[in-house]
Amino acid sequence: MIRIIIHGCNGKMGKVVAKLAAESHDFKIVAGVDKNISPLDFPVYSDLKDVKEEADVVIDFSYHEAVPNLVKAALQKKLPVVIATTGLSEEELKVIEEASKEIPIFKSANMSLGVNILINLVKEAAKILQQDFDIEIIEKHHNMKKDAPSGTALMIADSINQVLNDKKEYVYGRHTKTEQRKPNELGIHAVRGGTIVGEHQVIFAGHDEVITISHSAQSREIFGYGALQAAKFIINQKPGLYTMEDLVKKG
Ligand SMILES: NC(=O)C1=CN([C@@H]2O[C@H](COP(=O)(O)OP(=O)(O)OC[C@H]3O[C@@H](n4cnc5c(N)ncnc54)[C@H](O)[C@@H]3O)[C@@H](O)[C@H]2O)C=CC1
Ligand SMILES: O=C(O)C1=N[C@H](C(=O)O)C[C@H](O)C1
Repeated sequence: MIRIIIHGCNGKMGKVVAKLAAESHDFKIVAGVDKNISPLDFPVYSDLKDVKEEADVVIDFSYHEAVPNLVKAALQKKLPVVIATTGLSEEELKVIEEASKEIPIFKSANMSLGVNILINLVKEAAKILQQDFDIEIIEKHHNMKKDAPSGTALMIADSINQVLNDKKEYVYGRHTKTEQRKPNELGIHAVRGGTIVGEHQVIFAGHDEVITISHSAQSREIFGYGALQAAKFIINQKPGLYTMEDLVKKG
């Protein structure tokens, strides 16, 4: 039984992870951490450093500002961490990178298998279509999402630049633009509304034809399930920074 602490336990995703863990024989939630310390079926603390319960891993679905403190406390406790929180600044990413030299950290802006398959398909398409096709990404999320564009959209864009040797310059929306699109642009657009769980479209727009590769999340459970699989994976790893690619490779 893998003992889990959920960081962001009173959030939308924290509650999904707790529900999925309760339905599984493989996981037990031993404590939660959140700035909102409303009681749950397990002890809730405001800071990981105060958690008394023994655990094997922390799963984080919180807010970018909370991540450095979480990681520092996990370092103290020598606890592996699964980081799903997005909107991380360069500085916050550096704290994670530094800590991963001492503890195993799994980080992904999208914990669903489907999005990670989409990324592989998009990389192949980008290699073939790079000459005469303009690439744009449209992401759509619920009206409570705080960060934009989504971490997934940025992860997709970075994957494209990985295969195109950083040729593309990201353009976030086109408001105030007064000139035509340049071939080296990669447009990234965010739509917010309703209860949209998470949709990502990658558009390859060519002369007289368009190819669209897309993913639509139908429930948050795909992210919760992926985070639990990542937790099962990360507890057996040496210190380092791991991604969904490592998990998919493991099979
Ligand atoms: N990697 C993935 O597959 C996914 C990532 N996410 C990301 O996870 C994060 C959380 O998403 P939701 O659960 O929808 O958000 P939410 O706003 O419902 O939950 C966030 C929780 O974190 C808590 N929190 C905020 N600041 C805190 C702090 N300083 N210390 C401790 N707790 C704090 C809030 O009180 C709240 O309970 C977002 O960054 C989102 O983009 C969401 C879904 C999938
Ligand atoms: O905030 C969300 O809900 C989601 N955020 C992640 C992101 O920023 O990519 C993942 C998923 O799309 C849901």
